[in-house]
Parts: sequence; C-alpha cells; structure tokens
Amino acid sequence: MSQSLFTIGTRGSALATTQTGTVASELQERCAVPYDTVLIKTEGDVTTGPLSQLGGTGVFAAALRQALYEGTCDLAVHSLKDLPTTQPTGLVIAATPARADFRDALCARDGLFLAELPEGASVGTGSPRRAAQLLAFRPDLKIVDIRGNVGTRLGRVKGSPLQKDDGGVGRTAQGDLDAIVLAASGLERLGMGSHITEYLDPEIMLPAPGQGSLAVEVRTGGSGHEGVDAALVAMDDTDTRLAITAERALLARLEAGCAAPIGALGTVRGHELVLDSVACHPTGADTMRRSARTSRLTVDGAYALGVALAEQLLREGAAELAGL
Ligand SMILES: NCc1[nH]cc(CCC(=O)O)c1CC(=O)O
Repeated sequence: MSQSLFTIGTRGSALATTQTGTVASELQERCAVPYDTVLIKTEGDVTTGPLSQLGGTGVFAAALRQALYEGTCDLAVHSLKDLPTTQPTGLVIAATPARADFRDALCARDGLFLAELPEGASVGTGSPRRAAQLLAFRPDLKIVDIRGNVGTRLGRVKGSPLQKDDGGVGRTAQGDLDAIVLAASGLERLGMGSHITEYLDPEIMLPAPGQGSLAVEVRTGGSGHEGVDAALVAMDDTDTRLAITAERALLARLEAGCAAPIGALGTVRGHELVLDSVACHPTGADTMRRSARTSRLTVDGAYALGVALAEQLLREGAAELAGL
C-alpha cells in the first residue's frame, strides 16, 4: 500500500475536469481516499489545425497516459471515444462507468430540427463521421470544419449568446452557422444541454465507437490503493463494457481511427448484444449499414462480435468506401 497521496490526472478543458470530477466524487462515495488533482497538458489541447488532420490517434490521451505510466498520477479519466483501440502495455481500463447519452446532438438556430434546416444550410462539425452521415440524410447541407471547445463551437451558431466553458455568458456572438453537431453527453455534462434542438436518432446518425462513455485507467498493477481498486470494480458497468468492447473491436479490426467515417453502437437488449454499424463515403454519397448480434454476453463474445461485423464490412468493400 502506497504512502504517497493518491493523485488523479486530468486535462484542463472544462469537459475533462467535469468528467474527472464526476468520477472522483463517485470514488469518494465508495472509498474516502484523500486525493490530489494534477493538470496535464496534451497535444490535442495546444494544436489548432483541423482535428481530422492532426494525424494519428489519441492526441488527447497520450500525455495523460504518459503521466499515468510515469507515476505523475495514479488514475486518469478519458472520454472513451478519444482513446486509441490499442491498449498500451502497463495500463488498463479498470472501469467503464454506466454510459451517458450516446447520441449526437444538433444545436441549431431558432430551435430548428435537422429536417427543417433551409436548403443549403451550413452545419459545423470537425468529424468526418458526422459530416458523412449529415450529407447522407441531407445532401444539400454545407458542412463547415470547426473545432475548439464546446463554448466556442456553440458561439458559431447564428444568434447564440457566446457561452464560455466556465458557464459564463459573454458578449453576443456574431454566429456564422445555422447549426453544429456535438455529442449530447458532452453538452449535458457541461450543463449546456439546453442548446440541443434535436437528439439525432441512431437511424440517421450512428455515434463514434465509445461515445458517451468514460474510461477510468490505472497502471496494470492497480491504483496503489486497495479501496480505490475495489471501488473501480464496483463502478464498472457490465452493459457499457460489453457495448464499448464490441464497438472498439469493430474499429480496431477495420484499422480505423477516431477520425474515420465509421459509426458503431452496441446495445444490450434482453439476452443479446446488438451491434449496429455504418461505414460512409466521406461525401455521404454512399453508406453501408450492417448489424450483427450475439447471445454471448461476455467481453470475449462482445469482442468477437465486433471483429465479425468488421470482417463482413471489409468483405463488402467498407475500406474502399470509407477511404480507410
Ligand atoms: N472528440 C472530442 C470529444 N471527446 C469526447 C467528447 C464528449 C462526448 C463523449 O462523452 O463521448 C467530445 C466532444 C464531442 O464529440 O462533441
């Protein structure tokens, strides 16, 4: 048992600190270990180029993982969808807490729904997956590549007040877009759910693998605190673990990163795990939707389901279609 103070590492963004805070307080309820929070700056936070061109996966997670590995912190909370599918040696995802809303959310001017946006409306997103699925549903839309924190993005919507990530509201922004698409979970965690004008149905928009889920990572040997390790076991949500295992196995087998136009959603329904997936041409001109299910409700069963569905997609030309 380590004598040193237990430390939790976090990125500095409002979303990261909120997510870390949520996990930390849940840990506190189960095991009152005193802890310190250490702020870790990551490449993804300082680079300003288009997200889809940053190259490589895991820019948000790499520095945090390095800090965990080196012992600068004992536990890290990640957005699961930002984690590369290859698990680094020496680190382990000790808990996947119950998933929040997995859907993508439209934040449009004047309360509009996606189907109500005028012909040629501009929609901001930095995600090729969102862009392709938006265009598949509405080929007339003009997709604008945006990035930045959630508050900055919301400020791009016409007529919206400029929301700061600290919850404050600044001057009225001169928005230039009719709408943006963000993850519902991120907006809700930040208390900005009121900006959502439509929760996009997975029939129209399948989420990124892991979207809405958190990953609590520690070193392979554990957090160094027995109480914390036991609390993490208790925090792990089985249905979430199965769903994200299948989604990430599919992504890994496709050899696709988080910037690929691939969507996947696992759902435990009764005694089955259902995996829905989509591979898109980046222009949205063509999409391939395939689903599979298994009654093997184990991590191995979920992994095998993801691999099998990915292999079906590959057999049917998903790599060429999605430009993988
Ligand atoms: N890549 C950015 C990112 N990483 C995690 C989330 C929040 C969504 C989640 O919890 O999965 C977001 C923002 C977004 O996609 O809108």
